[in-house]
Amino acid sequence: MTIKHEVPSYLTQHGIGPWGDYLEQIDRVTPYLGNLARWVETMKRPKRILVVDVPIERDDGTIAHFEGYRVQHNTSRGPGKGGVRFHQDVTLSEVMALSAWMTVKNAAVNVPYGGAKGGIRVDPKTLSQGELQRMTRRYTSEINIIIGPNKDIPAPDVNTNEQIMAWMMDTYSMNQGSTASGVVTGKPISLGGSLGRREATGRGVFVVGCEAAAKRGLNIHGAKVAVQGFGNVGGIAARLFSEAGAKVVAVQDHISTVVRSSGLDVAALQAHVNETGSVAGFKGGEEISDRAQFWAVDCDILVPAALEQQITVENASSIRAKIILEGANGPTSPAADDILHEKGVLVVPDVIANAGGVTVSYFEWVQDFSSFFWTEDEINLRLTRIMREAFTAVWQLAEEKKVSLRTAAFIVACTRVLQAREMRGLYP
Ligand SMILES: NC(=O)C1=CN([C@@H]2O[C@H](COP(=O)(O)OP(=O)(O)OC[C@H]3O[C@@H](n4cnc5c(N)ncnc54)[C@H](OP(=O)(O)O)[C@@H]3O)[C@@H](O)[C@H]2O)C=CC1
Ligand SMILES: O=C(O)CCC(=O)C(=O)O
Repeated sequence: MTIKHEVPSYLTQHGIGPWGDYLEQIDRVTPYLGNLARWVETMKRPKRILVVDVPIERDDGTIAHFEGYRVQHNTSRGPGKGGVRFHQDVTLSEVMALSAWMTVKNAAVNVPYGGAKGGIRVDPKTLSQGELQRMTRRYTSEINIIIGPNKDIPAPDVNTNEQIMAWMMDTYSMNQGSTASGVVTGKPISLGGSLGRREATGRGVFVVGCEAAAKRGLNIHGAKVAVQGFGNVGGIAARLFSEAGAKVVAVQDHISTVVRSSGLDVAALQAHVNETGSVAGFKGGEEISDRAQFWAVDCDILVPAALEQQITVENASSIRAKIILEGANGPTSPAADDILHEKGVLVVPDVIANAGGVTVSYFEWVQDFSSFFWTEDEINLRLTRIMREAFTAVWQLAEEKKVSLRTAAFIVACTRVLQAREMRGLYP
């Protein structure tokens, strides 16, 4: 039996990267928070950080150790809420940042949650199904003490899905001694999942995309759309834009980039990805070898829906889109954001653009508590209404204060969080 030793990443990577981007944004909005600015230290400090060792026995009998995290950034407005990510580049710094993003996002769309996020530093593609299940269950047991339907409710994120949520719900329930369907969202429908949750994030991206296009006088029918990431968020967003008559002219995943100026057949591309695991080798478009060229593709709407830190000072100037819809969390670095602003590109920030997922997670949680389930039409109508209202409120504030949509979204959200904190009388 071999034991794998690794230097815990939080010892080497704490405090850099996306966490720094988040802090920079908080500093930018502080002047707009009036009397509440005295509470802003709250937003700069995650409330609770749990780092866990996740050992599993591999199929060949060896033992592997993975580093897992759950960070509860803020719980002033309700229980922690946010997804769990399985990825080889996950670090504590990243999960801290993503948990803070959840605090802001949940407040921006006014769902009654604080912010949280989790992750395991692992490439799940290297695990068998059995190993994946053992790792998920061990991770859930390790974070069991801080999660719960009224404490902190995980959900899917990168490389996690309904099956992972089912294992998490089952493990938590076994530890509690009773079935607790409300402990996670994004579950299979048969276990109390919600209709429309799988599509919700991509649908939200599409809804705010239509709102933004209307503001810019752009017709969705015939608009050229480029999408980075063809997973849950990017795949659904691409499908909905295509069904609305837009031309999806470029799609990139972590292996390849396919382009077609007259528009890719998104359904055929999805079938190809389902079969092969990647857009690589898709015959209905041209593969381009220089990945960086994706950013310079001729398009009206760009949807980064993969990972953070994708739009940087290196590629921001080459972007030709009029509108960017941030499907991913934190895809744009602050310096790149400034370049886009200078160029007049309308950036709909992640905390609004991709909030459809957590909105339907909220619907799922409510349905689980009441054991009464809504139709897909009811869910999509409510989702559309919340997304439009959030977009409009942020748009109006941006106009009034003459700031970007991102800054406006942070002002709306931080004000809600800090007011809740003040009313509760929590002192630093
Ligand atoms: N799922 C949800 O409900 C929500 C997700 N988000 C955010 O959306 C983003 C995507 O999440 P989700 O769709 O769930 O994740 P998935 O795991 O379903 O899909 C991720 C996609 O991104 C691609 N990708 C990964 N790395 C790169 C890279 N370096 N360059 C290009 N493409 C890459 C993957 O390609 P490949 O398959 O080749 O690895 C895959 O197509 C994340 O930032 C997530 O935090 C935000 C709100 C909710
Ligand atoms: O559905 C949820 O609870 C959270 C989804 C998520 O992780 C996100 O919005 O980034």
